[in-house]
Amino acid sequence: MTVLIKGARVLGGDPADLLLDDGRIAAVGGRLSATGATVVDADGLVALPGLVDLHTHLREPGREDAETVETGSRAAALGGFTAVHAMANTDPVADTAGVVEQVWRLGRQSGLVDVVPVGAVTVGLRGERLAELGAMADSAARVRVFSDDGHCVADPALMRRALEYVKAFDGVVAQHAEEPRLTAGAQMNEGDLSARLGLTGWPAAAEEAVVARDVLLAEHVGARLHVCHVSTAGSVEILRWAKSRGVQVTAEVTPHHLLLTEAAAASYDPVFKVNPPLRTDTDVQALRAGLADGTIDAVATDHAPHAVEDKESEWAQARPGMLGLEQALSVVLETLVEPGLLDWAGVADRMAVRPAAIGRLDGHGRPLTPGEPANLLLLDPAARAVVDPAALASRSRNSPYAGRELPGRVVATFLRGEATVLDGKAQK
Ligand SMILES: NC(=O)N[C@@H](CC(=O)O)C(=O)O
Ligand SMILES: [Zn+2]
Ligand SMILES: [Zn+2]
Repeated sequence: MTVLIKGARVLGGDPADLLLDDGRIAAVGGRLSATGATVVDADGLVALPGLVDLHTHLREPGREDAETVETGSRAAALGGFTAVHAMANTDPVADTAGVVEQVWRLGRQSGLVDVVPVGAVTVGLRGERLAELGAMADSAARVRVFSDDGHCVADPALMRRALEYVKAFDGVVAQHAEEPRLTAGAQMNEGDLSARLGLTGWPAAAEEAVVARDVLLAEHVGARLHVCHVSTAGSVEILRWAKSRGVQVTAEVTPHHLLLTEAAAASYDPVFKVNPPLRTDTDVQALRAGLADGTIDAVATDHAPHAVEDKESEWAQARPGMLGLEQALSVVLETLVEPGLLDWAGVADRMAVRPAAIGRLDGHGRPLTPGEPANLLLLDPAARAVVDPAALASRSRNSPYAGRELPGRVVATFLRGEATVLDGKAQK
């Protein structure tokens, strides 16, 4: 398949043509031509490397009523992603080579994005003994990211052993940083508002205590640590300190923690219930600044689809989590690009280059130059639209952006030269 993209602004630069052939970028230049090629008019569109998500819940196996590898992959492609890391908190848990290979195969079958399985750190996410990390790393799924996400690896000795173990194959432990003894029954951020609303609070210190502990462990062991969904200003400070000491730590922030605050909880609408909770405006500003200066390496969605019966209930009963894949890039435009905190190269770095490097993915997060794999997206930055949950490709509807107008529209996504999205529509 040969595709000729006409007049795209690569990383927001001057208009150029891109020729995609045989899965790769064959040429980039002023005015290209190719007989028999499918022509895509990209006038006014920005070309970026295909986005890479380090944190996606695809719910298969186990909760196919909320999402499947296929529906989640379609949502990802529509959001401009070409690779997603599928979290391990499925049923059964992805704690064996068999389960991660099954998820990896389902991703290949859908063909919409590269589905990269995350392996559990501990058996059954129970935090008691290590899962078969080496067997998952050696499997066809080539797992490099390990996480008990949804649960914290709270035992420091077990966390230390996990860090030592993954070092052998250049893996990384992605920690859901939450001291469980400080968050029993927690419903929202702890502060004046939680007191007023009568909801049990979730102190910032529950996150920061684990981030601080784990950067010290990573330094001691000399292994790679990744911190999932960083949500507080204090965590950003600890990460900045750890990086200045040369600790091999990376971190991600979600789109919702970049845009929304705890004020949303006053509605008692459980669509805004999430783990970690939405925080204060001071935290949001610190997260934006931390992402802009590179202290936070990546935007990761924590796309967490939930079935209606698990979400549309009383706040205290509802599961935590919200959708993210289809609006992630729009939220980054709104919170960082439009205010001038990040340019297009910065967006490519935080949403494709660095997440691909953390996951040790070859072929993603590469520059859009000849010879490279043709994984890219075309974005209309001038478009604006109101988010309609009914129009989402995800099988679930728990979008915190429902009814909100956001900038940017992904017009096309290409995975190894093949269009997975064209004219804003999924091709499979
Ligand atoms: N983020 C959430 O609130 N929920 C996630 C788990 C997690 O990321 O901790 C889920 O699996 O639903
Ligand atoms: Zn988590
Ligand atoms: Zn998660």
